[in-house]
Amino acid sequence: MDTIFALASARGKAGVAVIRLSGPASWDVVGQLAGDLPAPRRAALRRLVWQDVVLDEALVLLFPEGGSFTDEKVAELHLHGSIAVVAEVLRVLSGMPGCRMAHAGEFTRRALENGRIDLTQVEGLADLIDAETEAQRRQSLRVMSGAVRERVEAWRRAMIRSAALLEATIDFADEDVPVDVTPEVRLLLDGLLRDLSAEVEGSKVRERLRDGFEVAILGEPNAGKSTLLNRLAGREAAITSEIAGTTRDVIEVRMDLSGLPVTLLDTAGLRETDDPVEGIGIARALERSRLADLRVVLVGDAGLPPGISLDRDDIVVRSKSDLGVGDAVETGAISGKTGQGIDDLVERIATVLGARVASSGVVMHERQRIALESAIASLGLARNQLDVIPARTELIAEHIRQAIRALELMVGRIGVENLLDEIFASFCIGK
Ligand SMILES: Nc1nc2c(c(=O)[nH]1)N(C=O)[C@@H](CNc1ccc(C(=O)N[C@@H](CCC(=O)O)C(=O)O)cc1)CN2
Ligand SMILES: Nc1nc2c(ncn2[C@@H]2O[C@H](COP(=O)(O)OP(=O)(O)OP(=O)(O)O)[C@@H](O)[C@H]2O)c(=O)[nH]1
Ligand SMILES: [Mg+2]
Repeated sequence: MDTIFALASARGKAGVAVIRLSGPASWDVVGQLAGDLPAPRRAALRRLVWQDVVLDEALVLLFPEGGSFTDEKVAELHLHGSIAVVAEVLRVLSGMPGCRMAHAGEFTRRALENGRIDLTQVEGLADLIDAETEAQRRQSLRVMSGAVRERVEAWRRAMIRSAALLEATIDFADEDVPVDVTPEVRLLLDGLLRDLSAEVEGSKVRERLRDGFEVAILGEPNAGKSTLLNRLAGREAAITSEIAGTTRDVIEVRMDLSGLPVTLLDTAGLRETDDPVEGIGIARALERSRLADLRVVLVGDAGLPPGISLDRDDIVVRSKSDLGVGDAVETGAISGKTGQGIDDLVERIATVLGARVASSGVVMHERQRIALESAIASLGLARNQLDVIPARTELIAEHIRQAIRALELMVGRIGVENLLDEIFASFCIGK
């Protein structure tokens, strides 16, 4: 087994840089630079010297085999975060026998192959590293810590029990087993179908936590859509002007909205038009807002813009509240110009979207959801067969085994190799 090493912290100038080594030679190699090694899990300051040249004054930290992130012997060098120090230490390590630079995701791959984490945790870890908002951090941390793994393990146990109950009756078919196992199997399958379906249902929304929710701003020309977008984005992302029909293309701004990842869409003002270019813009506005997760519809005195019929979750707000219409400020009215009502609007958007994510579910990956759907399909077939008389026990058990295989694929117990390259391609080196 090669000993691998890589810069674990971000590239470039920094306070501290961490180089991590994993594999059988990792401690020896560090010993050659540091001289006397500290006790495992005890950071110690050492002068790193190679061929009589001091490389750096660094902290050395060792993890024993069986008690590290990868499960292998691990050594870490916490160096001064200098580009030159890191480059020189990496160069020296490359010359050490049995040592080579790690590939992207290779530390995590070893953790997976050594059974410290499963495939869902690998995906959770990748999501955690990619997390930019609070909701993403929370959700991916749960997955990384094994929330999906634990659930899948419980489901798998229930499936194995169902299959085992049925198989017992197959084995003893000619002995006329006195107990009828179908009631218990029926109960187990119904519970599983309910739980797995609930998980799939919630996962579609949670997948949005990864790519972001799309929120489209709609309204008539000059309603103040682009001004609102700029206000929410905190920068002049879109051109605004008093000319009706300024915005033509859909303008996308990605932002952190109360902890949720949101892509705001500014769109062309909706109206009847003879201008073909404006017409294309309006068609795009309608198309993108149809696919969006949520619509914020700006209205003026004239009411709803043409071509819009309201949906349950639409957020309708009067714009340009600073201009006043005589009476006191309407609740929910906003002004992109003065900022009035903007915090409330953000709150409303976050509440609507947050409510969709809030469920006890954990799955947030398309790959995991597809595995669950496949397990549900197999369980459904098993469940239907259970009501057929005479019961075709072997067929039912086979459907259940199929569902078990789907779960095993999901957590990477089987069929993992072809998936790994794809998954680790998105990892950084050193992770
Ligand atoms: N310096 C440093 N910080 C880091 C990491 C790292 O590799 N190095 N991690 C890398 O991702 C994360 C922590 N992940 C880790 C996971 C397990 C073990 C570990 O040694 N586990 C042992 C002992 C647990 C214990 O102390 O009780 C074990 O589980 O047996 C270490 C780090 C985040 N911070
Ligand atoms: N007083 C006031 N003026 C506003 C407000 N929001 C926008 N405006 C003005 O209204 C005009 C139109 O604003 P835009 O944000 O470009 O409107 P839009 O909805 O994007 O318009 P189109 O892109 O043409 O569809 C500009 O002159 C803005 O300065 C507001 O809240 N209060
Ligand atoms: Mg505009």
